[in-house]
Amino acid sequence: MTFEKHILCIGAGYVGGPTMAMIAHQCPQYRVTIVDINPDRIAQWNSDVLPIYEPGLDELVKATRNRNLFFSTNIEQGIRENEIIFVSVNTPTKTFGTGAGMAADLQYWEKTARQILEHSTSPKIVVEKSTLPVRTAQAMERILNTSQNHVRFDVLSNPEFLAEGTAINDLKNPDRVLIGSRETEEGLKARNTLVEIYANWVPREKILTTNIWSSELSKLVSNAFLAQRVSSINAISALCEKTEADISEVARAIGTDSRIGSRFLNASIGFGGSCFKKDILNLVYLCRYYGLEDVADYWEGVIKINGYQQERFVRNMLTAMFNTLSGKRICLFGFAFKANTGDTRESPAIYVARRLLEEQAEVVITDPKALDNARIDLADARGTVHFVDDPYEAARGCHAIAIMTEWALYGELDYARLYRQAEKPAFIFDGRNILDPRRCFELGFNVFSIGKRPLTHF
Ligand SMILES: NC(=O)c1ccc[n+]([C@@H]2O[C@H](COP(=O)([O-])OP(=O)(O)OC[C@H]3O[C@@H](n4cnc5c(N)ncnc54)[C@H](O)[C@@H]3O)[C@@H](O)[C@H]2O)c1
Ligand SMILES: O=c1ccn([C@@H]2O[C@H](COP(=O)(O)OP(=O)(O)O[C@H]3O[C@H](CO)[C@@H](O)[C@H](O)[C@H]3O)[C@@H](O)[C@H]2O)c(=O)[nH]1
Repeated sequence: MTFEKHILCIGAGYVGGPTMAMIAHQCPQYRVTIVDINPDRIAQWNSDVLPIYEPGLDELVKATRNRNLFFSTNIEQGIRENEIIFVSVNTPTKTFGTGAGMAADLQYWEKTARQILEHSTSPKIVVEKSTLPVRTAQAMERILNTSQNHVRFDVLSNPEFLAEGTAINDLKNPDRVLIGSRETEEGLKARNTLVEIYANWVPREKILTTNIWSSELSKLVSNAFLAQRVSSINAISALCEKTEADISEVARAIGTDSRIGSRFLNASIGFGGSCFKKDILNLVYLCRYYGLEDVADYWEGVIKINGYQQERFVRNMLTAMFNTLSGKRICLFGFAFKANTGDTRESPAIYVARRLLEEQAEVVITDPKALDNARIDLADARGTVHFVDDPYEAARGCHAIAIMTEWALYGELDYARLYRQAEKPAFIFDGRNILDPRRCFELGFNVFSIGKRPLTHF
């Protein structure tokens, strides 16, 4: 079969895998190849057990794999044979040198640019899919244009907005697709090629085109605004706990103002995930780089409140449980950074577990999808940690249950049974406000929710 377009994606991660599977699924006329330097990851993508859990992903991959979707470790061949190259490698926070702990680490990104340069023998459209500091495209262009063999490269920015746990729906019905390009004749032509790909299933009016710098910056700003909402509601949750205002009522009251909107106002133990913290730190670093100290401080506040909220949660546990957690068995319901994913990157549960261990508590962790990652995250933690699949088993004999992840299953458990099995006095700390506090209280628990008056029997 001859294919209309040949598309490559470098980086077979949480973004590269689902994004390309969606293109392959919606566009059977294109041939899509995903490559990665990690052979184990590629082997998993080619197996029955995919490397990431994402509702709907298995079906998508099964329908397209070895039809017009291919996973490979042959990066050089991939570059040679494809005219459109998405780059979706990781861009973590730098851990060394200048900008350590703040700036984006662009080493994987730059290696990819050099590989593309080395192995290209025909014109390429290079698409930034990874999240990058604004003006990275310029560096990319500079590297690519050192070529002696006069291959033409056009660099586009096409940030990804999918959220984990809902990635397949987000990709299929996106609020928008953003494509940034140079505003030259060639830049606009490359942009149209990418617009054409998405137009196979995304309505035209949802495909936004901008200059390349706006596109790069909009990705960071989008995450900063979302995270800012979580930190704002979490900051107010602390005030609610002092004043007997109820955070759910406040969120509803403000969220019904259509100018504010109701989404992303769930108070919690704080945001996690691989993106929010990293991208805001990146934004803060950029602001400081350009001498915008006050702007940097403003956005840094979003991260500070997130750390404050996590520590506040542990302190509340400590205070409520008579100022000592030493030797107490505490069960964490959930370890993933949000529901419907096995991903634990930057999960608040990591912080909470480590702090509880510092207080010499015995920690029992249960999660339907994230236990393998949890084991890795806590491999170097000192103290007693158990990993248990069944939530009833995990909670047996515990002094407290702390809800870390809003998995639907934790709302549906038999809390009367959990109470019977618990050490008394029994505590629930609901870090996601998914339980009915009054009902749990009536069953006998002392209940501490986020931003609500505690319900205690003493
Ligand atoms: N995870 C998300 O929900 C999400 C959403 C939107 C945007 N992003 C952004 O997308 C990018 C990728 O994120 P992710 O979560 O998919 O990361 P990931 O770590 O899951 O995947 C990145 C992959 O790139 C591979 N890789 C690194 N260097 C390579 C190279 N030189 N050649 C080939 N492969 C290489 C790694 O082996 C890894 O498998 C990041 O910039 C991230 O900020 C992530
Ligand atoms: O009201 C809310 C909403 C979210 N969260 C938490 O915030 C974090 C992030 O959640 P979410 O944004 O749903 O998941 P991510 O997969 O991290 O997705 C974000 O980060 C991605 C990576 O850049 C972007 O593509 C997405 O648009 C952006 O939503 C999680 O810990 C959530 O539990 C809350 O505590 N309260």
